[in-house]
Amino acid sequence: AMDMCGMGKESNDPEDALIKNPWLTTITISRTDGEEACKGALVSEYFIITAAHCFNVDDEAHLISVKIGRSLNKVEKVIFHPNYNINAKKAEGINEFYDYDIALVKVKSKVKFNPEARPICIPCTEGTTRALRKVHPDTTCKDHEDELLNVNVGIVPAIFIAQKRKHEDLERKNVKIKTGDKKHACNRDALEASIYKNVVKNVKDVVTERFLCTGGIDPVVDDNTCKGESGGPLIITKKKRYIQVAVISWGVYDLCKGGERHGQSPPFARDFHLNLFQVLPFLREHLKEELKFLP
Ligand SMILES: CO[C@H]1CCN(Cc2c(C)cc(C)c3[nH]ccc23)[C@H](CO)C1
Repeated sequence: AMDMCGMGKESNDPEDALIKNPWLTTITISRTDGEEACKGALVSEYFIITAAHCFNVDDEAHLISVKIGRSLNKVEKVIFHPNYNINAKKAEGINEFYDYDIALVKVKSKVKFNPEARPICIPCTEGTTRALRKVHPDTTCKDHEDELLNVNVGIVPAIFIAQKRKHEDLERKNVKIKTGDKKHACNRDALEASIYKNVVKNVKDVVTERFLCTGGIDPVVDDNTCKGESGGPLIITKKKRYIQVAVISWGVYDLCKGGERHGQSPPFARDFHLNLFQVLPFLREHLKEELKFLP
């Protein structure tokens, strides 16, 4: 049925990029000094989840467009998380503070779902309960979090989508979310970031409770994000269904500086993703007309 979230055609043909990832969107902001592009995930007929840092406060809606499937959509408005402020810690010498790095982009006209444009599942919605085939109907949001971000296991496999070259072909990248005792080592590497080195005293000043951490070489060598993947979904797959658990926010090291992926990531290359379970009030408030949220 068209109303099922997190569906994607299983295919190895790179030509099928769009129907394999029908929820992946590209957001383009045209400014006087050039264009900025970010990724986003379609979550309902009007909304895309992306990163707040993709936008400047003075970006006007008419300069933003979103590619969903093959169609270019006009934007009605961008809703920033109220607690997002990249300049919040400038006084402490922290030039970029990514806490609450999430925004909702509302498109002007309702998206007509089709095999190349379909929503991803997000936590604590009935769609995700169905996707997880949770037997008892009174499944709670906590059940989703326990199943998806299992802390006892400590390492949770996840994927994100990277654009190989300029044109369409997309490829899936594999990472492990460090939810257990490897989480601290993962978070600590944030201080290797050029702009945090010698400035940040403790990790928690920049890696807040809102973030999930991936990357590094322990237990296996993870893929790393590039700046251009900002705003894209961090996805957990269950039974061939795709559930977004976080938004790609920032990384310690940009593999694609100036263009395509190149070279080898250093072991301290970690990526930080805005955990959707940490911003549920924001999601409920703005998506309640279109998605049924659980208690
Ligand atoms: C704290 O200092 C760093 C913050 C952000 N980094 C840029 C960046 C952004 C903005 C977003 C995503 C997804 C990135 N993936 C990899 C790098 C990267 C630069 C390092 O390149 C400096």
